[in-house]
Amino acid sequence: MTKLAIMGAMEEEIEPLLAHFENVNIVEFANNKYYEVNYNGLDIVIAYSKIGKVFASLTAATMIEKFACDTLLFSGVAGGINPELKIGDLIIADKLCQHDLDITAFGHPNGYVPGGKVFVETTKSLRDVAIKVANENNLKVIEGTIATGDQFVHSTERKDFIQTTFKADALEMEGASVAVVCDALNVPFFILRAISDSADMDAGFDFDEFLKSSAKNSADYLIKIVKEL
Ligand SMILES: Nc1ncnc2c(CN3C[C@H](CSc4cnccn4)[C@@H](O)C3)c[nH]c12
Repeated sequence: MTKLAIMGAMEEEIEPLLAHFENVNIVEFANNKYYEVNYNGLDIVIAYSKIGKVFASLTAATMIEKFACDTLLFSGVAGGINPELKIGDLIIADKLCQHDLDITAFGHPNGYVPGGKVFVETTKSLRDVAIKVANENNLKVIEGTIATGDQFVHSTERKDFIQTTFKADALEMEGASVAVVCDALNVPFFILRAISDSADMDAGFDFDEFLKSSAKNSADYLIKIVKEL
């Protein structure tokens, strides 16, 4: 029987998800709250990690190791890099990388450390369900590369580095951590983001203005996918 983890990084990213559920049981653990619900016979645990790769790794590992979730879905917002991605648009990660992981001083490529890999691929069967749901609901969604780093990107210089180095389509601060944890623990996972800004000098303003609506775009699509699982 599947037990689903649904994760975000910010409260604003999971609030539109929690709105769909009743009879929520709250479990406090490791300075965080985990919301347990049952939805259409599916046991689900929902949490927001707090911002950044370390918190996201802790929450993903906790949902798998302590709550015994066997599938993990992430919903949230991202900065757009691919010019095709407008604010509010949806992107499904086919692979993720860490743009701020850098031991190039030792001749390694950006995003690589020994024993790791630059890109971690998401689970194709989950992406296939998502694409089917998008087609059935006439939703425009792209599949692409998402770059993760512990910084809010708000300059074309950093954005261009990430695009040039990783050919990334979008960027955020948690996805690649979730990917490394799920890949290591052999748990199918899916990363969905809606664009809130363009990671340029206007990113801070756009983010504040579009966080809520973009988080809802992502959450509404994710709920449709959950119904197909
Ligand atoms: N341009 C960008 N760069 C890096 N990441 C992002 C994201 C995705 N999320 C949103 C949030 C920004 S930091 C934060 C801190 N305090 C308040 C709000 N956001 C962090 O969880 C990563 C959207 N746009 C991004």
